Amino acid sequence: MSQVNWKTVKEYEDITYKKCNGVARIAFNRPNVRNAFRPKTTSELYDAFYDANEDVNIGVVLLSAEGPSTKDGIYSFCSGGDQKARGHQGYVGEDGYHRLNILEVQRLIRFMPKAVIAVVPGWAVGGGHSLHVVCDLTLASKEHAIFKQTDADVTSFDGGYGSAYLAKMVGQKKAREIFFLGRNYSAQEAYEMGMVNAVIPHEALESTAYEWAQEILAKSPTSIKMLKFAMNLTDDGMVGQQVFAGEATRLAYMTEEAKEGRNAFLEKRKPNFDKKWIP
Ligand SMILES: CC(C)(COP(=O)(O)OP(=O)(O)OC[C@H]1O[C@@H](n2cnc3c(N)ncnc32)[C@H](O)[C@@H]1OP(=O)(O)O)[C@@H](O)C(=O)NCCC(=O)NCCSC(=O)c1cc(O)c2ccccc2c1O
Repeated sequence: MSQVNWKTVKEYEDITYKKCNGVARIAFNRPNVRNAFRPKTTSELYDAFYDANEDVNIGVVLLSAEGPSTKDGIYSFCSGGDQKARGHQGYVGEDGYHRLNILEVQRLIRFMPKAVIAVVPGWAVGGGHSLHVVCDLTLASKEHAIFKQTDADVTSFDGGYGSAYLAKMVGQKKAREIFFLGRNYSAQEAYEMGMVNAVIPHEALESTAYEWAQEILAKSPTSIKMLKFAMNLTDDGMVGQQVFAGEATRLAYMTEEAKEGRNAFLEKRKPNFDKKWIP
């Protein structure tokens, strides 16, 4: 295994953000509240994900969490929206606005042309559960990961990827059980349902995630991107088509035809496409 020499990219209050050899690691850092997110957390997450998205040297992002809690030693991935920051229209940040901006983070994860792996060391609950669902892959701690949906307890329901996409993943009956009953599921149970890719001994969780990332990085970037967008397409409607088709347009730009089309316009002449209608 190559040496993991994480370098901090930027200092934040609610998250940590590091990079090493093509991998970005973004981690929740509020372990004493089970890594609940407040508006500051979601703004920081968005900022870090945007940076990873723009960095051409990054191919895989790990969404992980620091911990355990210094209060009771319990590990968590994320327990969803910070209920102390919840106002009557959303989660209230320092600017006083009520937001549901975790959904913007979800969209960035979903539409970024890179693989995003949820690394779940402990509780994945509510909006934290939805975040693991929207990631491309999930690795979970054998000893400490617990998956749970409390949305119906606190009247804050994710009717998008968190539930409807989950149903595509684990089946309708199981998804309804997860949301309607709000039970705890172990990493092994989550694996058997199809919402976790691998159950990993806790000590090896982070190193395994890094190894999976390196395996992905050895593949063709265009293939990973097109495959992710192709698999997203059917569930994302016209936006899914737009994202996939945008990349098809980019590939078309690279052809001789495209260069001829552009050059002919600039040279004020008719294009000569030297047509080959390849079947
Ligand atoms: C996660 C738990 C099941 C863990 O239980 P445990 O018994 O281990 O720990 P404690 O309950 O004692 O918690 C320790 C400590 O952390 C604080 N804390 C935990 N979670 C949160 C939280 N989400 N917000 C605020 N604080 C939290 C807890 O108060 C304790 O503090 P002390 O000071 O007493 O030490 C259990 O903690 C739990 O059930 N947590 C709540 C889970 C939850 O309901 N989350 C919200 C779901 S809704 C959501 O996340 C959501 C957010 C959005 O922005 C959306 C936007 C758009 C659509 C949908 C959204 C959405 O669904």
